[in-house]
Amino acid sequence: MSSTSKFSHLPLSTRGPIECAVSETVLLNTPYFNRGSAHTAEERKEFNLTGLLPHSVQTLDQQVKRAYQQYSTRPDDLAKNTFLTSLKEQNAVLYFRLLQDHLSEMFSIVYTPTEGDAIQNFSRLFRRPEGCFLNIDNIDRVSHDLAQWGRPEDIDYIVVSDGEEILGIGDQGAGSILISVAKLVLTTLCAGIHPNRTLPVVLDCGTDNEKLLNDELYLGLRKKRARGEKYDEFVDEFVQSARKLFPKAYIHFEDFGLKNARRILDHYRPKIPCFNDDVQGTGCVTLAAIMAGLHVSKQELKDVKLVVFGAGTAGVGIADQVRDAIAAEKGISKDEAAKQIWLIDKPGLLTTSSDLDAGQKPFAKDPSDWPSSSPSLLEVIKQVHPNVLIGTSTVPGSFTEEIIKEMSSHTPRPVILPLSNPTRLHEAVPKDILTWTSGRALVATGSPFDPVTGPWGAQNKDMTIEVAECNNSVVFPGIGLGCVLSRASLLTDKMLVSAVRGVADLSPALRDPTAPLLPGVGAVRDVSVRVAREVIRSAVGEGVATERDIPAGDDELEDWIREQMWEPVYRPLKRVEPAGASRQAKAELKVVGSLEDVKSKQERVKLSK
Ligand SMILES: NC(=O)C1=CN([C@@H]2O[C@H](COP(=O)(O)OP(=O)(O)OC[C@H]3O[C@@H](n4cnc5c(N)ncnc54)[C@H](O)[C@@H]3O)[C@@H](O)[C@H]2O)C=CC1
Ligand SMILES: CC(=O)C(=O)O
Ligand SMILES: [Mg+2]
Repeated sequence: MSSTSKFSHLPLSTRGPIECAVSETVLLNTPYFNRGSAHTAEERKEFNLTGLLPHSVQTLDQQVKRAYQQYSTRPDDLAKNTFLTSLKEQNAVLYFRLLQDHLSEMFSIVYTPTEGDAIQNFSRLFRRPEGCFLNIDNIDRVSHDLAQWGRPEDIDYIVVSDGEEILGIGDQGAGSILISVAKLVLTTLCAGIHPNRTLPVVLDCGTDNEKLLNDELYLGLRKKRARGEKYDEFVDEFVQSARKLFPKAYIHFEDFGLKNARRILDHYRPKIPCFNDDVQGTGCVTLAAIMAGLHVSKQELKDVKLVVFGAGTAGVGIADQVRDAIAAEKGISKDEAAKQIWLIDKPGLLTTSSDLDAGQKPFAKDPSDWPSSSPSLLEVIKQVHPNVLIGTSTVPGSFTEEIIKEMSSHTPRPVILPLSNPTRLHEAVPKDILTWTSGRALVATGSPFDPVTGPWGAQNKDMTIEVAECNNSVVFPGIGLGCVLSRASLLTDKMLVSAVRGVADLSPALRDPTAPLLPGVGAVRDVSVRVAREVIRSAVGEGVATERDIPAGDDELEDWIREQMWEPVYRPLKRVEPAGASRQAKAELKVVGSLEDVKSKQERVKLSK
């Protein structure tokens, strides 16, 4: 990576020397600066590290090799996850470089499904805190506690969870900090969001998880989950404080409960740059997968008949995105387009006589069109003949052989997307779906699966089908990157549509009908650049990009994006005086305390105004 740039003005510098105000053991204990055995002879003298490190100076590649050997000796996935967490606490560059070099192997270890196990075991595995723990009993401390994380220009990207609906594993209380951490790891890995300019947050509102409440080692607030006015006040105090303290930061909401996710999104969306991954990220990536599937099956979006099983946060988010796309394509109203989408939840098909949330209402069907009062998934499939079926129910095995065969008897290439995470909760596994449909189904899943081989080629020859992972991780890092780099004041519907286009254009299935519906893990950075490019273009068009000097041409814009993506390489360390950095931080934040000192030790990335 060259340290010079063709751009005279790069808002976010990710190149050149890093200013470092600490030395000796403090430096070695600061993951962002520590390079361990890779500190050069000059750095060892300059930062007083001689005597603290063994003699030999090694390269990052050698360190990656050693770390990979250590990782490989860990007996199971959770132990591997714990090893990686510990590495992250020691050396951030080495951690991200190890992940980058072994991306397809390690993606599922730092994300779903293994991260789900780490979250469930948070209070048992806990060794060192990471991220910001805010507590509903200390609302008056929210601003103070957030302020410890940096100066106004220090934070670009915040992921916040209230812990109520983590992946498909429900209420995880304070352990949900790890979903915020994991999503931020992906923003760095997939989209080069600067890891030192991110902030994971958990809003600890208590928990309704009895197992946690009865566990003496549980680390969160030991009381029932707060709801109602106090909850809203807490969320608002967080949002207002974050906006005030870090006015450039983009706020990503993750895994909020069904009753709150959409409500909170609808409230803040018109005012601040924010995003709900489960609603919008899932909607975008799933629409891209559907578009790729329809391309292969030679059908059009305007003719889609979509059944969504599990009408919660993700299910309704997907329905919204697909409905809007149908409406735009056909030039019809959203209400009209919603007639092509059927939502099913616990009681069966959602009808106007069901007890519905605001988000579900637009999709409710007339009960008089149905022979039974609450039609089941099978009955709906029999009557509707959908060509797309989505699972966001957390009910494993709910896509039975009978259901899949019924669906595939009415459509030659059914698009079937069991999206519930983690892996054990999938509505059906790809091998079964492909077997029941003789290889005709176009499948993508929420968590990763190995390729499936079966007699589905010409003359029943064995054929291996790679199944795409349809997870919001394909799209949220690029959307975030686009918003951060354009300093978007809002994330509009059109920007989301552009993000879908960015992913859909890169679908391998567009070029090869036997290929996966979505780009794979190996292409993540290219996907993020494309998505960011589309989002930035759209932000400019919508008049919400506040960054000036955004290049006009596609290629130039992509170069501009790439140059601002952080990469795990050792950049030269430049010694600066600790006192100045500390005073400046104190003056700007008016806080004292150990965390502020930690922040002042960290890299100060140049941001022009
Ligand atoms: N692949 C991806 O990118 C994403 C996957 N997900 C997964 O989707 C699943 C749902 O997540 P959320 O929507 O956030 O949760 P949620 O709790 O908001 O929604 C789940 C819905 O399924 C319904 N449900 C439960 N049992 C049912 C049954 N027997 N029949 C019909 N419906 C039933 C619930 O009533 C609820 O409305 C989780 O497993 C989550 O991990 C969520 C977001 C993104
Ligand atoms: C992928 C994701 O966001 C979820 O399962 O909740
Ligand atoms: Mg989620």
